[in-house]
Amino acid sequence: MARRCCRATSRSTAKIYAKLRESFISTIFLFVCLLFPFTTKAGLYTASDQIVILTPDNVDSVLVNSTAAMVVEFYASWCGHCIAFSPVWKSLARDIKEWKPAMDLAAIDCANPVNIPICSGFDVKGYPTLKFFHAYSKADSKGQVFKAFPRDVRGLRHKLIDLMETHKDPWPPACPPLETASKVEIDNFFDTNNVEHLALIFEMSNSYVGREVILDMLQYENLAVRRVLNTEEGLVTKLGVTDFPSCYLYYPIFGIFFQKTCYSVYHCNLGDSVRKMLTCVCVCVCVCHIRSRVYMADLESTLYYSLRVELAAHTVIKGEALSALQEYFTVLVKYFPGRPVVMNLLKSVATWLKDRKDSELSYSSLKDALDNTAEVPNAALPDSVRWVGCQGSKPHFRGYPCGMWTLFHVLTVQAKEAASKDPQEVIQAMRLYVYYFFGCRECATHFENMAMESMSQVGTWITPVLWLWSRHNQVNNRLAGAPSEDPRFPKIQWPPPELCPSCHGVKPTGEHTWQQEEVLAFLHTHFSSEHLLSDYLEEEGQLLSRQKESLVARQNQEAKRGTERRARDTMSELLPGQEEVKEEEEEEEEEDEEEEEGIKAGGPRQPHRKPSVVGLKLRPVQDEIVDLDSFVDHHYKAKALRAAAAMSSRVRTRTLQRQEEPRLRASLEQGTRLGLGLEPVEPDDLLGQRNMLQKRILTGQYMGSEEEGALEMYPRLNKRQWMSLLSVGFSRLDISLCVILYFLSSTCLLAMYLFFKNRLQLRRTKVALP
Ligand SMILES: Cc1cc2nc3c(=O)[nH]c(=O)nc-3n(C[C@H](O)[C@H](O)[C@H](O)COP(=O)(O)OP(=O)(O)OC[C@H]3O[C@@H](n4cnc5c(N)ncnc54)[C@H](O)[C@@H]3O)c2cc1C
Repeated sequence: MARRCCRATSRSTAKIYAKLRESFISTIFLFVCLLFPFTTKAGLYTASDQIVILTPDNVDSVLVNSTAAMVVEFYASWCGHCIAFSPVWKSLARDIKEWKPAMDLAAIDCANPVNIPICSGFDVKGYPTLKFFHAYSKADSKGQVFKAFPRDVRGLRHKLIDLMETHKDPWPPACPPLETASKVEIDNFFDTNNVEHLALIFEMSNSYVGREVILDMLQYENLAVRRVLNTEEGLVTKLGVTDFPSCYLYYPIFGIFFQKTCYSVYHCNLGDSVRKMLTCVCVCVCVCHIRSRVYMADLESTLYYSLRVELAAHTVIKGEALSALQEYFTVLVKYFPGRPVVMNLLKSVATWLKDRKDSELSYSSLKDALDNTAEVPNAALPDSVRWVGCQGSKPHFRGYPCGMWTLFHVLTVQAKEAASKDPQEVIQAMRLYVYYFFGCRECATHFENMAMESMSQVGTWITPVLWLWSRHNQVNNRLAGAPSEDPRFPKIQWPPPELCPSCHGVKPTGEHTWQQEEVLAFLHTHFSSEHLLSDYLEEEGQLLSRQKESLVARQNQEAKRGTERRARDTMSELLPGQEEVKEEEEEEEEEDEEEEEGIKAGGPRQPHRKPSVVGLKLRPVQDEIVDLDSFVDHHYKAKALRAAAAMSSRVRTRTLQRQEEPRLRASLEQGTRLGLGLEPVEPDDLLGQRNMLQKRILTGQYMGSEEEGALEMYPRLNKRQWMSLLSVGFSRLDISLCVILYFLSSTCLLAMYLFFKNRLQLRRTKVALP
């Protein structure tokens, strides 16, 4: 009895033990299953560190025959010195990320058993070991060891430059020339190089700044940077260079100049490191230089805006306003240095305007002429704006008024060159246009006052070119510091000494004076047709084909409307008493037509193409080259580069989500201001609002650069989040993976349970056997 009881107790203990063991094993298994993805170690570096992590799979493809030089850190993840050095290696990788086309950093964990053959293959005996591999290294190359390497970013950067300079001929194409340039080379630079801009860094022989800036600027394909030593007397004397290091832009037409005013407004902070400041200077002098040129794209955009948007506000034009319009077209046809396709259209409209007998002109009939409904061959106007030299740092700065000034400066210069008999012809046309049509009414009043004051002197005391120049400077003077001033383009007395040094003089009393003859000569060059740049223009063929498409669409719509109207007429004949309904429908139709015309005429819903950021061209993005420093981020970065910079890990995106909310709210407030019907909302609704904003833009309900800007601020939120927990957003993919993992672990648990149960039963059966 006692033995049976004892056996029963031991059996139940065994049962409990087996159960505990089962659940313990399955819990461990579950934990391993769940935590496995998070416990795999990647050594001291991750992919987000801008460091290539070497493995047996990629080591050959990364190091052998690479177009960029590679610097590899061989380390062991348990080694204290390696752990201490890893933050420096990461900072260096971030610091020189723009050098990637020429040089890249890599790392390999030699403590990882799978990597041991690689490390021993490269004769690595201690950790950390740094090795330099030249571009196009052979498969048997063991790399060049850094002996006693510096442990700070600056020292390492200099070491890397020294090693890069040991490249033997042929010099790798991805690496820019790092040697110093001579005067002869600079003088002939544009004959042998296909770039648009050349910046020169003047420095002492022991300085690394020039080479660092050259490598930092690698991402811009239309800008070259060369270093010139202080001992290069020819260049140093020619420019009167006194500061070393300093940056100069080479400008083939006006020689070399130093745009101090320009880079000071770009906030190139002297508090930054010299290298960063010079990089900033290089970028901004180039951008300023681009913005100080005259582009045909700006002139065409001005025509588009003036003819299709500004005039569209005048439903009927009559009397003196009509004469003003005719004058405007007359000077455009005579002096606008446009492309044949644009000139053909201007001529056809001007002739049509002249030949008309009516005393009134409706904008819709002018619009027909601008749309070329008469189908004059090879004639079209641009159908959108693209500001280049007139592009502001924000959408509401510059643009049209800048284009208007530029257009009339060009026209006065062209009239002079065409030896116009009437000196006031162009400026009178401008005065009348501004008086009757210029949208800024206060500007028109001010301009009219100026004209009344001094325009009578034009042709006797002053030439029209100089009159317009001096009045423009008067306006600049009045507007300096006004809220409408673009901080990046301060209202200065123009041209500044950097653009025309000889235009400025000093009176014996020490006061500034304009050298008017020099100014006149400068204006004639600056606004001459030969000096106009045709970059960023839409091709003539595209202009013509788009015009044709819109004409066909318009004809189809008119035909459809005609059919509908006829059908309605027939119905009303058959069903008398429908007159009221018919009238209402006709009214609606007219409203629709007007609305459509308004839109086509460039009304508020006109889908302007967003002016692209013009200036320096970025090289195509490679891997994860991210942008330079924040000071140039806003203006010069390609979207792709910004996207690469934003390519952060999912976890980072989630933690940033809270920080995004105020920005998202700002964009929605912008949407509210634009009358998009977006109300300020609670954070949870922000995403929905943002989607609504996006939907409205996609469906063409609204398309404006401001709204696009608002949308662009949130590229990451384009990815929809499905649910959120503790402010962390989870996508559908996250949830699905979780469910799959849960299902798999439960299946494993069940399988193990059944397995142990069977085993236990078998054992019990064995024990039960005699
Ligand atoms: C007729 C007219 C009257 C205006 N009146 C007013 C006003 O009363 N109040 C107001 O707030 N805004 C007024 N504006 C708008 C204002 O003058 C600027 O056009 C606007 O602020 C944009 O400035 P911006 O920086 O692009 O340079 P803008 O002054 O528009 O100049 C455009 C470009 O012309 C060149 N330039 C500058 N100065 C001269 C010069 N003296 N001679 C030749 N070229 C030059 C430069 O390359 C400059 O980038 C007026 C515009 C026009 C066309």
